[in-house]
Amino acid sequence: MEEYKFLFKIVLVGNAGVGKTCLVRRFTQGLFPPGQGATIGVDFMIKTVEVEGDKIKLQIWDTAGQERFRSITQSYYRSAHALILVYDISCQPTFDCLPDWLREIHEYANTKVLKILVGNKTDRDDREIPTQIGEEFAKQHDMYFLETSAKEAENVERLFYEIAAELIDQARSKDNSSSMNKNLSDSVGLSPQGSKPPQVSCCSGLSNQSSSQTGNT
Ligand SMILES: Nc1nc2c(ncn2[C@@H]2O[C@H](COP(=O)(O)OP(=O)(O)OP(=O)(O)O)[C@@H](O)[C@H]2O)c(=O)[nH]1
Repeated sequence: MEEYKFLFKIVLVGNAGVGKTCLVRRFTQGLFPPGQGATIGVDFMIKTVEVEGDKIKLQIWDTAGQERFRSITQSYYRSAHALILVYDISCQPTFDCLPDWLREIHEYANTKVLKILVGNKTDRDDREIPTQIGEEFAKQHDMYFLETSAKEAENVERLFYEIAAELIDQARSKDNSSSMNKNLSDSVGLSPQGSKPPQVSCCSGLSNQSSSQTGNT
């Protein structure tokens, strides 16, 4: 039987097509799936990582971004230790929806949940949301911030490892959680990376409907 020191539940949310499934696949399987279908309901994967010599089991819940699954996905917020809210840096509407996602989070998640804002698809050259805008939004809403590319494996390992490290810290010193430094570029290292120049606007990457993937609750 597998031994582990901590088990943490991490839930990914955000609009359809922002790359939640690809981020999870990149991290758990080391691949960027071709023709990724839209998630149906909720999908679930496990990965055990080692942080400072301790084995940490991460239970990662990948929720469907599509509105019609909202009532199913909401029920997964409650027991999450960390919530990763993802938008697509090349698609403004996915960023504009963030306040709606935050309302959901406040309504359904534990108040102490660790919140991480992730701008995905940094490999794209048609960026619409500058890094600084994402960073400021995160700061305003008491979230960590990181930009990633599931496609190019940029900052994906870092995202999950730093969440694990932060959750370990919290678990070890519960009383100190309120003094946690959420200043984005500091201590825990979940910090923004350099931005790429914004180019032509386009949201073509949105919502891939071919359903090759089944929900796995
Ligand atoms: N260029 C680029 N495309 C990406 C990246 N991550 C995901 N995509 C593409 O974006 C599309 C949607 O990716 P998914 O991972 O299925 O998105 P999702 O957020 O899980 O979508 P739902 O399951 O519908 O909520 C797919 O065509 C992916 O190939 C990335 O880092 N860079």
